[in-house]
Amino acid sequence: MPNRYAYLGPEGTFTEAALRNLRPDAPDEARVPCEGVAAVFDAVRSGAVDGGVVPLENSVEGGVTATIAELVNGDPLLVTGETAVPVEFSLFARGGTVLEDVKRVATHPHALAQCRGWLSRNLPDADTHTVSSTAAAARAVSEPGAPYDAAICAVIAGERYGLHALASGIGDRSDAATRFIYLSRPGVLPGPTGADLTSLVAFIADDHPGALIEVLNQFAVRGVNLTRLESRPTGDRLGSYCFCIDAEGHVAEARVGEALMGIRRVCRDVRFLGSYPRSGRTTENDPPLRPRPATDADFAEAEQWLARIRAGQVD
Ligand SMILES: O=C(O)C(=O)Cc1ccccc1
Repeated sequence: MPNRYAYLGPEGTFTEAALRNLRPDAPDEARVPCEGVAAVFDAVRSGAVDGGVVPLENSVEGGVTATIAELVNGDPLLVTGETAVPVEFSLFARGGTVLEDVKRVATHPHALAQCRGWLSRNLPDADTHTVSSTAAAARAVSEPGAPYDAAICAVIAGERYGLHALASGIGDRSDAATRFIYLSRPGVLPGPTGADLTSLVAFIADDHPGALIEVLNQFAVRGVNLTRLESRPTGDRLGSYCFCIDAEGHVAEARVGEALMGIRRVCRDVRFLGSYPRSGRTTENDPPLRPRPATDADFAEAEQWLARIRAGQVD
């Protein structure tokens, strides 16, 4: 049977665009839309599909909570790929609706957060509602007796559900991008390509001064560059955190492997999430960053910055 891939659906989500990037040759029937991020994880875990794609983080809004919660606490899966997709938001409604008629707007929480400026200027009195995806919002608007007047979604979703555009390019940042990850069941890791990322979750052993520095030092002393660091509550109790880390390199490389061993020694637990090719990077056009010593100018700039924030200024 040909491979099948789950994604955050329904048809027309940004996640579907990400899956098309990651598996360009997959036929239409290979793409399996799921309602919600957790359902994508479950479809991969159960073996109903061969892999799945979910949003991980956005350049404006940060981490996608549902995805990170599954990666941190759910039954383990491996991240075996990633892709970044530019996200452009439009406002779509049923034919005949004009902007003044729009009182209830639905979309995904990340889309809502990125269109707040436009909404407050153009629809200050509209109620906003969050649903499982931008395309789920568009589909809901298209249904008879729809509970919403308009959806914030991709053009492809608006068109897919027979809506018409009331406005386009309504995101507060025109250059917003979202990073999506490809999930596989534990098994074989993708081989090193020379431009890879390694993702993990570090659970600090006990709350003590320098606990995070001990973790970060494992990378620093081995010259491994970090590309993402996010603290998340473990869920155990208030004040209990773990750290989600992306580092340049592949676990098959000595310095990355040794950094992971070091972290394993200083942490209560480490969850290895995977090593996978980095989106849009090649060894030729973007060699991995090497640590550089701070210059006198760096020290002077930092001193001036400290003086400014001590004086209550913000950059
Ligand atoms: O709802 C979608 O279309 C998604 O794929 C999730 C999402 C929502 C907003 C920005 C990026 C991804």
